[in-house]
Amino acid sequence: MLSSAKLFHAAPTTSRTLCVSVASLRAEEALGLTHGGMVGRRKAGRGERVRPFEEIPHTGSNGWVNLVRFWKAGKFSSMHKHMEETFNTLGPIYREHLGTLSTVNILLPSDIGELFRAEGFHPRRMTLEPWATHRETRQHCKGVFLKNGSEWRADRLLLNREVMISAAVRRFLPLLDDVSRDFCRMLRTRLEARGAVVEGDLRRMTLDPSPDLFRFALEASCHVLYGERIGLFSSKPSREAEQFICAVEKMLATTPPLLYLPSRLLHRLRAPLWTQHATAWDYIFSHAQARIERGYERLQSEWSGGARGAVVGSGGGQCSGVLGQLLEKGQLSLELIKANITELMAGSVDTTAVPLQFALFELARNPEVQERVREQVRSSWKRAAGDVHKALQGAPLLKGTMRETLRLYPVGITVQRHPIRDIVLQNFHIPAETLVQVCLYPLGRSSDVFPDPSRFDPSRWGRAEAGAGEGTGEGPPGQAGQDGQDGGAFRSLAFGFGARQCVGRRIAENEIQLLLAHILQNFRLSVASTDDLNTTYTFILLPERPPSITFTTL
Ligand code: HEM
Repeated sequence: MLSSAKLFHAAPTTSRTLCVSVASLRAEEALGLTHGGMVGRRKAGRGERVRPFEEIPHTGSNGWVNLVRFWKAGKFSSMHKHMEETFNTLGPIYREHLGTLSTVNILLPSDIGELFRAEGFHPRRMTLEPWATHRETRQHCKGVFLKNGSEWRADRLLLNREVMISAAVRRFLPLLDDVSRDFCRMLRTRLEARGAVVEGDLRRMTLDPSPDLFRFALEASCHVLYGERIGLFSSKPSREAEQFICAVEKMLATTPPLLYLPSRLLHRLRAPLWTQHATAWDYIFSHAQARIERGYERLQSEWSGGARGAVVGSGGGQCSGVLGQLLEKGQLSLELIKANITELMAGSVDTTAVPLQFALFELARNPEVQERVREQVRSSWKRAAGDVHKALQGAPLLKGTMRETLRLYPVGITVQRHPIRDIVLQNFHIPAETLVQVCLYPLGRSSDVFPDPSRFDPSRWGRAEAGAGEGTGEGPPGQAGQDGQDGGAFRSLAFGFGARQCVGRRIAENEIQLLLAHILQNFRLSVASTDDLNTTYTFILLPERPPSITFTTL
């Protein structure tokens, strides 16, 4: 048997040889390599040859031609569907060249496990050129999202202490609980005002909850990150908040096309797309900077009044949020604190507001599921007698609801890694440093991975897939769960995996679950139509039109 190491040496791996051999393959020929379904090929067994990288099916070898075709077909907004269709046509691994970007796309858990094992000590994602170019041209420091190597690790370990470890979670849980309760109070007040349909003791109102959910997410983020409530549930909408939300949306919407274009050149040419993107980021930065400076001044005056140490943390006093913790500890420079807090703010609003829309819709169109989750939430909340952590622990269906939502509607449709060593995926040789994308949308909807994938079934995560779902994402950052060894894990990956998984994960998970728990205890949800929601991709996955939900008081 030929060892794969020998084959790796025999296989051409330089990008130049790659271009020549890839160019010699006609796109139509490559597209003809169909596999009829997504059942994974076996790994190379005895006597089997690991096939060279160039033989991986691809969607067309010329990145610029592909990009123009993509653009003309308006496919950026349906990237997730394009990936699903391509897997169905080409099999469980394919290459794609779009403009300046070349990727290998995968979806099977066994391959994801292999990729995870080669991510190294400083895992690297795709570089987000437009975001990085913005920081460089404005001379802002980069936060963890954009950093790599030991600089990333140093910042990341400090942030983990403030937002990922259980002591941090216990600190911010009450803050998220407060905001969730206030959200339901605001909704109840609205239902009690004129405009709601009254049926006996019950009141009913149909509305598009998305603007309220964005406000909820912003209010919650400000509370956790800055230790500050900004009053977004008052009847007078805040112009500053609306502008911040618009800026985040614009920044996200302009990111996907810019990913495939040379950002630095567009910056020099002052291309309109680039200018819109950079202006949106400028607003996000100025919003965060103003709050950070306010928080800094507030803390300084509290410290100068002798309250240092007592102010920060959970010990009964006022909580100054993640910002206060970072300032108090002084291990990150002020510039790095600003960079990281701005990234956390930018990453926090849409990512939680959007899955909440999808979750409300799925609960509303699955009334039996809704009833089961509500029952469990009610009894758990009763048993927990005010202990929010215990209440959440006692309602696994709530977590299952969040996971089901993110399985069907992953916020980010891919997780990417550059493996640090050569690997074999689906019996193809993948050279070190290749950009490999795990495609979450097709993964979540694949019947090879999930039985009856179109069914919204929160209990699936508590049964056979309990262990499998946890995977590396649940363990301490940077460690693989035991179940990660055989490829049985790596199914619940909306937050990524390993040491580089989402740093806001604990905030997001608890925020989503707490709001759902309070909504379920206050309202019955229903929808006029149970038809599937059309989705669109603008760097995150959104409903094409936000669903209208009927809230009925309980
Ligand atoms: C449902 C909500 C969310 C989802 C699905 C999500 C998803 C993700 C994913 C897939 C990654 C890449 C992980 C990887 O490469 O393995 C990521 C990274 C990141 N997320 Fe989130 N996210 C969410 C909420 C948040 C929130 C609330 C924040 C901030 C408070 C946040 C801040 C970040 C940051 C800063 C990173 C970069 C981490 C690093 O590179 O070290 N995210 N997120």
